[in-house]
Amino acid sequence: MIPLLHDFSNETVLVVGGGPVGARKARRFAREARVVVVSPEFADVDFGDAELIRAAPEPEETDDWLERFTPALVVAATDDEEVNDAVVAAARDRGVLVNRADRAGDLERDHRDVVVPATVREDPVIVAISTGATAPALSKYLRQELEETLAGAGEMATAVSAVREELKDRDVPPDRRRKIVTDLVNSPAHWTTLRTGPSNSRQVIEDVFAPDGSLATDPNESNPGETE
Ligand SMILES: C[C@@]1(CC(=O)O)c2cc3[nH]c(cc4nc(cc5[nH]c(cc(n2)[C@H]1CCC(=O)O)[C@@](C)(CC(=O)O)[C@@H]5CCC(=O)O)C(CC(=O)O)=C4CCC(=O)O)c(CCC(=O)O)c3CC(=O)O
Ligand SMILES: NC(=O)C1=CN([C@@H]2O[C@H](COP(=O)(O)OP(=O)(O)OC[C@H]3O[C@@H](n4cnc5c(N)ncnc54)[C@H](O)[C@@H]3O)[C@@H](O)[C@H]2O)C=CC1
Repeated sequence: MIPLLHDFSNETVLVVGGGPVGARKARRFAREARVVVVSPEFADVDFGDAELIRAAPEPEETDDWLERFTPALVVAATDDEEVNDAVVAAARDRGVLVNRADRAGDLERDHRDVVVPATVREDPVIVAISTGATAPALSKYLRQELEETLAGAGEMATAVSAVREELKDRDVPPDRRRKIVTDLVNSPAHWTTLRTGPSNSRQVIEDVFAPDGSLATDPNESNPGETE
């Protein structure tokens, strides 16, 4: 399996099954998609901004729900295997992405059968962890471990992005641009700055560009503006 990133803004995600697992998937997708959860009962947990619809589709009725909401992705999260089977079949017929919550392991998967990874977000950095659908508890454990390692990565991405835009604006040649950006991401001092406070990317950007507009990262090199 190969991980990919999907943008679900302006899309609908349909979750069938309103237990704790349906709720967890609903919360995840509700951060950018319209999420509809269909279930006869709903667990007493947070469903994010999802719309909750009380109904218990029979297997042969699941396709009607796909027709009604035309989702980009369907989650099969009921405790009824036949209903989950029917959701997967309907999604495949319609060419819609489908996540099946009650199956792991070495299944016959279509490329539309997607696995939901454990995710660490340090916006705009996203790290997804999967065990290839074999050991989800390990994905969760590794996610918790990585949260610490990745602290500051979002601020670093913001700083790098701003620095490379500025270097492009100044027509700094690609080789030198690459060196400056690589030095920046490898600098323990900059990581410390980024980890010690919110919005410290601004500080790092100022450190790279000295107040007179020259590049402050490498004192042995002359200002590229002068060399060109
Ligand atoms: C295949 C997959 C399909 C899918 O759902 O996409 C799947 C399937 C199953 N999970 C089961 C159980 C558990 N799942 C978790 C937790 C998570 N499960 C997630 C993903 C996935 N779970 C996909 C594979 C991901 C990969 O590749 O690693 C995470 C990462 C993402 C998310 O769901 O949001 C989220 C952690 C999020 C986080 O915290 O970061 C825990 C831990 C806990 O609850 O503490 C347990 C209990 C421990 C255990 O049983 O292992 C069962 C058995 C059910 C039963 O026996 O009843 C099945 C079905 C089966 O095994 O057949
Ligand atoms: N992927 C994962 O991370 C995990 C998956 N699971 C599996 O996922 C399934 C769901 O887990 P839980 O939420 O804990 O189960 P649960 O039993 O608490 O919830 C199932 C929900 O499905 C609803 N439901 C039943 N028939 C339905 C129908 N015809 N249409 C719509 N909704 C219907 C029920 O009312 C209930 O709200 C379980 O079968 C379990 O094997 C369990 C734990 C973790």
